Amino acid sequence: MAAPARRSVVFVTGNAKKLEEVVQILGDSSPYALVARKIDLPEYQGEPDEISVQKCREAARQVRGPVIVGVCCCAGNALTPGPSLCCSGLYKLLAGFEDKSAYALCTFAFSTGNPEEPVKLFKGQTHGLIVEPRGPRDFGWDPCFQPDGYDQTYAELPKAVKNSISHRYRALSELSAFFLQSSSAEPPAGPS
Ligand SMILES: O=c1[nH]c(=O)c2ncn([C@@H]3O[C@H](COP(=O)(O)OP(=O)(O)OP(=O)(O)O)[C@@H](O)[C@H]3O)c2[nH]1
Ligand SMILES: [Mg+2]
Repeated sequence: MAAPARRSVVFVTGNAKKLEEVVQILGDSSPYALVARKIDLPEYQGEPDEISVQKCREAARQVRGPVIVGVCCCAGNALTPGPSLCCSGLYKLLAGFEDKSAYALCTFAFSTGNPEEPVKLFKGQTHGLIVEPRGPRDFGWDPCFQPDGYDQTYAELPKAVKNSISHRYRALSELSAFFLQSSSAEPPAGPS
């Protein structure tokens, strides 16, 4: 007998690199089939949780069905009280500080598509150091972030290694656990 069709959820992103990693990390293991939709959502300002909720609500409004969005940042501990969104200039920003410790944070936000229902957040964090950029420069701050326990930056590490320790991997593990749990309960409606 054929396996039942998996339910689908739309992953909204304008970032091809992000999508590539999400597909690699989730593989076929998720009970939900991921359907990518390239929409350039507004770059909201604020704390990561706030940004994630706003971005997810806007994505759900446009897609009119179940959606996930991702928000990531890398922040130097010396530069914060709270987490600050950053860019590849982080190394220069931290030049005047002795404390080069940092963290990469990823938040995935899920909406059923029903604006009445709360957006759910799933977070992953990886700790490391901000170093002088090393490795391929094709993904944001990957060349400056060296995860704790490794002597290579995210950019230098083989993809499979980054994807087994990254902030994104950790957040997706939380999301997958939720999907697994909810797939055995009431299914959300598919995208219209
Ligand atoms: O070196 C990196 N390693 C990563 O693992 C990573 N994840 C995100 N980013 C970068 O952080 C900024 C805000 O990201 P962001 O969450 O707003 O995404 P985005 O605007 O690129 O796409 P999206 O909002 O359409 O999904 C963007 O410049 C992303 O390129 C990363 N850089
Ligand atoms: Mg964005």
